[in-house]
Amino acid sequence: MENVVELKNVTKNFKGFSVNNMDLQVKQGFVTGFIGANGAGKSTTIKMMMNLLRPDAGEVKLFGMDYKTHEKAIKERIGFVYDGNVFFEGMNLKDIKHIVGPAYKHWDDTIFYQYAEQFGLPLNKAIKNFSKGMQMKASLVIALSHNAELIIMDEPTSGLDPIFRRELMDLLQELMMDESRTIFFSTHITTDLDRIADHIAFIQSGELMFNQPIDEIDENYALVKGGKELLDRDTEQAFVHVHRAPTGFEALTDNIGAVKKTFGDSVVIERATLEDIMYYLKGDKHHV
Ligand SMILES: Nc1ncnc2c1ncn2[C@@H]1O[C@H](COP(=O)(O)OP(=O)(O)OP(=O)(O)O)[C@@H](O)[C@H]1O
Repeated sequence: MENVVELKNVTKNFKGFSVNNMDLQVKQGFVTGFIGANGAGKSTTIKMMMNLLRPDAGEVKLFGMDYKTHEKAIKERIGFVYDGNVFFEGMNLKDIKHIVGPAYKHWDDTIFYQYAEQFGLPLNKAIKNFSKGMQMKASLVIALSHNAELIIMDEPTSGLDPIFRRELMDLLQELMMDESRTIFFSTHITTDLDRIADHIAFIQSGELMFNQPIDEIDENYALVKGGKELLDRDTEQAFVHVHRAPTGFEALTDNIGAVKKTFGDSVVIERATLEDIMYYLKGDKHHV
């Protein structure tokens, strides 16, 4: 299986924050959701993937190529969508098309007009006067109009209403009918990921905690509830994090098999959502 994005030992240091020795692979033909708390390093990682930020050390490759020698060839194949006004003051979608279109070999006017209409975007209105959702849609139209093989999005659904979020997820699913296409996007709305993500990459304090197929996460992670008398140094090894309350404990495991073996029927095992996993792993990189 080919990796369209490959980060090897990537390090980026800011004052008070660093992405440290990150290895991250994004598999071709799948949707990967990139999750993590505020300030975990999602945008920093995405900027390094887009060559908007240079790593202090390590290697960033897209489609097996690096930015030093193949920047244009790489960018040609990526559609980048992010939250922020990427458009020049006062320009409308038609102006943008005239400027951006010729820069791409695979630009397709028909697709451009089709999506602009589907998203209900006026072509002659200044984009700076678009609503936040409309700006996100405009950015998506541009990304889709050059037949990008890899779509990278930094929080594309932030600030969007639930209806459009759902439409966007449906659209992404439709785009994935083309099996060579890959989508990588960061989000705080983990329920969107249940709908479309094949893989989940989870970053915390600049460190990649896991990058796994969502089915595997479902199979391995669970919430476990039981009486405190069951806990001791040995039995706690089955957990990633334990929360003790006066009435008992609630814990997160990444190894349901080990929990069953250790506790049998004396505990209750429930499905852990991505939010549960993020919550319990927060600030806790090691087994307790
Ligand atoms: N150019 C910069 N200079 C200094 N520090 C920076 C810079 N860019 C990001 N940071 C810091 O790096 C850390 C990670 O920020 P980043 O934007 O990557 O997080 P994030 O996971 O995308 O967060 P959010 O979900 O809130 O958007 C933060 O502490 C931020 O202040």
